[in-house]
Amino acid sequence: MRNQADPVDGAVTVRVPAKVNVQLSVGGRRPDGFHDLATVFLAVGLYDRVVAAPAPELRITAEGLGVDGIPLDGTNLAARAAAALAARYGLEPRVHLHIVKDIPVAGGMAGGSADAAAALLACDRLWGLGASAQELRSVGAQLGSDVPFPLLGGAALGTGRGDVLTPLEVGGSFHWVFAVADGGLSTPAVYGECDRLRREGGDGDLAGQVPEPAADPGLVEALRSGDPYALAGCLANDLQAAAVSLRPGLADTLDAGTEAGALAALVSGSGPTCAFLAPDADTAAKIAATLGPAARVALAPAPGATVVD
Ligand SMILES: C[C@](O)(CO)[C@H](O)COP(=O)(O)OP(=O)(O)OC[C@H]1O[C@@H](n2ccc(N)nc2=O)[C@H](O)[C@@H]1O
Ligand SMILES: Nc1ncnc2c1ncn2[C@@H]1O[C@H](COP(=O)(O)OP(=O)(O)OP(=O)(O)O)[C@@H](O)[C@H]1O
Repeated sequence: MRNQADPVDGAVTVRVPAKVNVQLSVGGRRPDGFHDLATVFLAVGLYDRVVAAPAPELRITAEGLGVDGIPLDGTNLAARAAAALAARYGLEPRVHLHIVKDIPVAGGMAGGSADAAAALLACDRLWGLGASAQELRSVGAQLGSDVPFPLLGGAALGTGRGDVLTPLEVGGSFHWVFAVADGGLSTPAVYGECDRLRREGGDGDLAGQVPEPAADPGLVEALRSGDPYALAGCLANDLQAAAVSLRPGLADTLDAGTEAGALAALVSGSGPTCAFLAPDADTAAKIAATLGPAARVALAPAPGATVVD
């Protein structure tokens, strides 16, 4: 535990979910260094909390899972979110943000982005700004491609850098297991490895060769139906080969979960967390037991960032 906060009158607490990309189709590298995506985000029931309380100046504290891996200065994504929202309204970010982490750090589950999203909502309420959901998402998009989605939750198609969202219908609950790896993977390094593997597999202009990414209609229908067997047949992550190339041990983890009864396995986002879709709660518990103490069970879809008591 680091610098745990004392409870403060008038504080606003926001609970915010992690995500898994059930489809992550990556286009060619753009001149600005980003890649166009067609990704389907699914919010999962692993949550961080961010408590925003009045303070003379911006201050960050944190407790919980993996907090030694996150900065407690102005570079923390939640701090940057508070500063960006304040600047938009001509304010100083006079807030103490206390982050309670349960989402794996640097695990490909958008933990930092979730904290930024939670900070936006919490500061909006603390400062009485009344910003619209669209406005918060737009400030979020300036901070990172993954920041708008945790504000929305549920499931959504992400296009552009992944920040332009279209909500999707989900017709039931899906049982997931997440195998959290020791040590994170850097998102830019994984995208870079994806480019490198593609260059190795072909020649000429990389951007010209990669097809434009598009949503898989079968996957959208599988989500709508709520059928885990249908969804399992559609899971796809273009960054998986790159994550496995950088961390070859992930292949064994993916195999172990599948042998324990998962309908399908994939790397979550840029990894290294591995995600397993189970047919039911009992099988999910069995897969988690097989994978060991670092495995987490979670239901999806989860609601987006929410103010809680
Ligand atoms: C892998 C995913 O988690 C899938 O949702 C996201 O694409 C990553 O989103 P993020 O962590 O919010 O990433 P950002 O902070 O926007 O970008 C960090 C770096 O990741 C790479 N990046 C990110 C998003 C994107 N569409 N193309 C990229 O190439 C770029 O090198 C960029 O400089
Ligand atoms: N509030 C925060 N929580 C977690 N990491 C943060 C935070 N602020 C900054 N970071 C830094 O961001 C980096 C990525 O951490 P994060 O947990 O967001 O990774 P991730 O889940 O792989 O992200 P994504 O899935 O969006 O690519 C880490 O190096 C971490 O130190």
